[in-house]
Amino acid sequence: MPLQKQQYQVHGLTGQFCDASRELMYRRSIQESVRREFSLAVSVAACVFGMFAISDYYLLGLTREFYLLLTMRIVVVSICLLVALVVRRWGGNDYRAWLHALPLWIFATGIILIVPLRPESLPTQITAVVVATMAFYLLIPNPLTVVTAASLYLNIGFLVAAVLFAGLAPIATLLVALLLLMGSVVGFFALLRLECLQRKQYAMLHEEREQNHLLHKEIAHRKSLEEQLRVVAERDALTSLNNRGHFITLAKELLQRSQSHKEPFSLFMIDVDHFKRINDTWGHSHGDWVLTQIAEVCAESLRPTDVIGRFGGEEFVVALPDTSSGDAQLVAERLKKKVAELSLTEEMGKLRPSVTVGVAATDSEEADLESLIKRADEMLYVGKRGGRNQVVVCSDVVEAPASPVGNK
Ligand SMILES: Nc1nc2c(ncn2[C@@H]2O[C@H](COP(=O)(O)OP(=O)(O)OP(=O)(O)O)[C@@H](O)[C@H]2O)c(=O)[nH]1
Repeated sequence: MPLQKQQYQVHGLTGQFCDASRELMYRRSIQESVRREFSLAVSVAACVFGMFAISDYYLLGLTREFYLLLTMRIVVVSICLLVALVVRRWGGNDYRAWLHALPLWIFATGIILIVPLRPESLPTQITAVVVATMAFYLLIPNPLTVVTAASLYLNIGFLVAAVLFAGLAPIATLLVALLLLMGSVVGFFALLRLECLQRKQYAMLHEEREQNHLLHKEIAHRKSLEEQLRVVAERDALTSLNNRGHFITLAKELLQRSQSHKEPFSLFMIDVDHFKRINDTWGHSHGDWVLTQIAEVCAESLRPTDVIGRFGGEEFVVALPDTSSGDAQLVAERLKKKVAELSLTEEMGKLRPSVTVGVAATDSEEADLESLIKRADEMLYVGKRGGRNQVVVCSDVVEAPASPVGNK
């Protein structure tokens, strides 16, 4: 049997969870309603028990037996009302089984004591015992084991008192015993069924909650997987910049927005100078590290609205919306300067990294991203041929031919 099912298994005779800790949890969960129901039921039962003093008076008059019965009823009613009050007001968080069971034993004793004081009214008292047994089982909340013990005490005690003080004949005793037994059996199975049903309902509720919890965890896990997938699909693994594909998607959107707002748009192609030498001198892993440092410096030199990506190898690309060629040149110069100031490890102390930047700027509504990339790339190679470590700008003023501006 699966562990969860075992925990929620209900005992066939006690109507309680076989697992003691589960039973305790269940009792705690119903504690507040049990306290309320218990004090109401005990108060009502005490009042009904007290009201029978009227019938005592009609049957006995103001005799010694009447006063004894009245005293007994006052004691029973007072103790039960006190217990009801204590449980209601100061029941606290701990379930005190003995306190909850106390009224059952007191009622049972009171009912048994009526027999020697009012032996003539035995038939009425038999009915009272059956009704009290039912009330024990079904009205005053207590565990089935406690109720069964108190009912047995009431039924056996009543039967003994009836034989001793009311002179019940053997055959009549047998008939009364059968009647009382019937009442107890019906009460027992009714409460057993109720206890089992309530616990099954509790188990189902808990299972549902656990399933919901698992479902939420699964959803969160899937969301995190989706996020990881998205990062893998959009980011470059080494530098964490946008990868080429994602950069192109974002840059196209920016270019379209600039064109629809009639704003200028610029694009950088950045290439690390003599990167092969870095790899050859310090090894590929140092080369990787230098690349990540340069990527970080480039990203930090830009505005939040600009988009940067790794185009491939040691080449980066930047889209700058709402940026004219003049502004783009200033940004590229600043970026180039920051790369040159990059502080590397002691081991690589001699290395002065530099970048060459090709810039293409446009304010044309016709320009497309591919042609801008191509032009920036051409400017980059102009810069490379011109000695590297420089910014070369190409602005697309329609009538003028592209006039690269070398800038060391
Ligand atoms: N460590 C490292 N090296 C890379 C990576 N991608 C490309 N490279 C290396 O970068 C070097 C690029 O060399 P070249 O294209 O000759 O360019 P360069 O040496 O930078 O010279 P110029 O661009 O002309 O200044 C090659 O040796 C590539 O192997 C990378 O992710 N990590």
